[in-house]
Parts: sequence; structure tokens; C-alpha cells
Amino acid sequence: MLRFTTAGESHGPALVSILEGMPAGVPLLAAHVDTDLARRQQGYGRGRRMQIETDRIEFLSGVRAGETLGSPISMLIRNSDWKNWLEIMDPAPREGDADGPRKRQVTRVRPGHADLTGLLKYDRTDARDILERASARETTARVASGAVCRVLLRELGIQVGSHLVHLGGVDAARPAVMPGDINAASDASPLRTLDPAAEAEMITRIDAAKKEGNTLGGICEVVVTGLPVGLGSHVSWDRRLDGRLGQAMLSIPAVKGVEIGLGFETARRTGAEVHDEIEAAPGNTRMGHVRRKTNRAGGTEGGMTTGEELVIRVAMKPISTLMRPLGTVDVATGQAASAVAERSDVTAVPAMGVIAEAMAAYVLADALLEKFGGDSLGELRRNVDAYLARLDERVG
Ligand SMILES: Cc1cc2nc3c(=O)[nH]c(=O)nc-3n(C[C@H](O)[C@H](O)[C@H](O)COP(=O)(O)O)c2cc1C
Ligand SMILES: C=C(O[C@@H]1CC(C(=O)O)=C[C@@H](OP(=O)(O)O)[C@H]1O)C(=O)O
Repeated sequence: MLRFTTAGESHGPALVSILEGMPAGVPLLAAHVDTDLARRQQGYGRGRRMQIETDRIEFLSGVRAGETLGSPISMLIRNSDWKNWLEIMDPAPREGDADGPRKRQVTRVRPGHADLTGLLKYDRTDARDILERASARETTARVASGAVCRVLLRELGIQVGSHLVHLGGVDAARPAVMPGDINAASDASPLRTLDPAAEAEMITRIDAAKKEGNTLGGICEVVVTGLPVGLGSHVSWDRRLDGRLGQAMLSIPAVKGVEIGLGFETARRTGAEVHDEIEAAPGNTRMGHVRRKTNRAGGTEGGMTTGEELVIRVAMKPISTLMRPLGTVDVATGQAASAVAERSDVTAVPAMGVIAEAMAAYVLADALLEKFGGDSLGELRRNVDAYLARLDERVG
């Protein structure tokens, strides 16, 4: 239904994002996308690269007079840093290439990054040939396509937000009542967390890690409201929505764990403490006049949305480049060495939350179009409305 791909190296001229399958007639401005790109650039603990870049898109296709056309939407994001890397990243052969490696060759491969495995797999001698694409710079292009998906979801009353719940050993408390607009609240925090006391402790830990030349990871929670019941399906493994969300989240660089609802905690509890009882709820037209008393499942059952809030937690490992480098092998000599210590982030968990939102928005927009179809926003809306009207007719 909907698919997207990205292209671009971290220090190359630009990134490209191509999204195919978006219906026609969706109101779309560059500003809608740029807002999310700016949100992805936020976060205490990031390195100097984020001060160099001001990410903005240029539409190359698929949009006219502020509306989508139904054709592939392609977006270009220029790298401001490119001018400093021309000599190193020039796609054309340069004088001197025959005499040896280009400047900034990386052979002291970093544990935890793609350097070593990529070098061996692709038979390269300079890990820059790998790290330029393995770099999470690529996620800028993901956020661009995700932002377009977010606009579609918003047209149908579906909101995707996120907040940081853990960083470097410090838990943030989830507020008793979640704010109506999660992102308005989380974006106001330098760590995108809703717990100011935890935030202060997290900042102290980031400062300490930076001083030690170390790095930190953490966890973000994505919350989606307004979903209709029945996106995804129980009938085949690859149509289960929880599976599709898991794949999308685990594809984010450095993400190592995903939970939906209680997640791993379900394994430690009894059935009575896990499953959400169902009760009659006359007037709840969107869910067939029933609802769940609790939402421990986090919004999916049987690989389908239940119509409750979708709650996904995403865990990110610490950044792989340490300024006090870990031990490695120099692949040019085979000798023991300290890993390369390039300019780098201390932590990027707040940015990862925005990327996770984008991936969730893509998976959900795809599942929405799979269920309801529609070549135009109007057609999609009519199909959704007909389904909701049928749910209203039912009594559970
Ligand atoms: C937003 C974001 C920023 C990142 N910044 C850095 C960084 O500055 N330095 C670094 O070594 N890794 C950084 N990473 C992590 C690497 O991209 C990641 O460690 C690498 O892809 C290997 O992870 P994997 O084993 O999950 O593939 C960042 C990841 C994300 C999501
Ligand atoms: C550029 C971004 O993140 C980069 C991700 C990254 C990595 O190794 O993943 C390494 C750093 O890049 P640089 O080597 O240029 O400082 C981060 O800044 C971005 O998020 O836009």
C-alpha cells in the first residue's frame, strides 16, 4: 500500500526520502515536515553536528498547490556539513586517489557500530564506506516520510506522540494523567521527558558521562490516540500490527528492545493481572459500545488495534563512539588499538523518540490504507466513516 525508501550518506550532499502510496488531496506544506525535522534535532547531550545542520525539505514531486497528488512524494534534505567533506566524500575520482586512502580513513573500527561487520561484508578497507550510511543521519529522511504519514493520520483524528521514560539509569515517572497534547509537553523539555525531577538527574548523568568520555542510552514511549479498532490482522504472521511495529522500531539504529503495553512484565504476572476485562459501554460508538477496563495490552490484541491507546516502549543502547575509546583492532595492521573517537553524541534518546513516532506513523498509515483503501483523502474518509457507522450499529 504505502512504502518509503531513503538514500544519502551522512556527510554527502543530501538525503532523499521517497514515499509512495499517499492518497491525493491531503493538505501538505513543507512546514508540516520541517516541524518534525526540527523536533528530531532537539535533545540535551547531542554533539556539534546538530549545531551545523538546520534540516529542511524541498519537495521534488508529489505535491502541488499545498496538496498531495497521489504520486510518489520525494523530498530532498541538504547536508550543511557537506561543504566541509567535499574532498573526502566526492563521488568522482580525485587526483591522489590512486596513491592511497583519502583523508579521514577509518580503520580503528568502533565496537557497537557497523564499522567492522560492514567492512568484512562489503569487502572495503575504509570503514567510512560503511559508517557514512550506517550513521543515524539517515533517520532525518525517515522522519520526513513519517511526517507526511502523520498529516494523513491527523486528518482522521489520530495523534502520535512520545516522551522519554528512562535515561542512563534514571526512570521518569509517567504522569497520573497524560497531557492531551503529549508532544507539546515533551518538546518543552530538553530531554523530552514529562518528569522535571528525573530530568535534572538525567542531565547530571549526561554531563558526568561526557566528562568521562562515556555515552548513555534510554527508553522512549510512543503513545497513539484516536485509532479505530481493527488495523492489522490476526490471519497471517506478516499482517500482525504488533509484529510490523516491532520491525519498524528495531530498524532504528541502536534500538535493541520494543515492548507493547506491559511488554516483558506480562511474563512475570498471572493472567488475571495481565488481561484487560471487557465491559459494556453504551454510547462508545467507535468500539461497538464496549471498552476495556484497563489497557495493559497497550492497544493491540491478536495483531489488531483494539481502539484503546497504542503504547509502545522503545529501548536504545548507548552511543557507540566513546571519547575514551574502547579496545579494538586496527584493520589496516591487524594490531590492537583504541577505536576511532570522531565527533559524536553523548546520548540521542530524545531524538530517537521522534524517529520512533515517525516509524509508528508510517506503519499505522500503511495499515489504515490497507484496511480502508482510497485513492483520495475523500474516498478514504468515506470508507472509514462507513466502517465506524457499522460499529455503531453493533452491540458489542
Ligand atoms: C538519533 C541517533 C543519533 C546517533 N548518534 C550517534 C553518534 O553520534 N555516534 C555514534 O557512534 N552512534 C550514534 N548513533 C548510534 C549508531 O547509529 C548506532 O550505534 C549504529 O548504527 C549501530 O547500532 P546497531 O547495532 O543497532 O545497528 C545514533 C543513533 C541515533 C538513533
Ligand atoms: C547527523 C546526525 O547524527 C549523527 C549520527 C551519527 C552516527 O554515527 O549514527 C554520528 C554523528 O554524526 P557526525 O559524525 O557527523 O557528528 C551524529 O551527529 C543526525 O542525527 O542528523
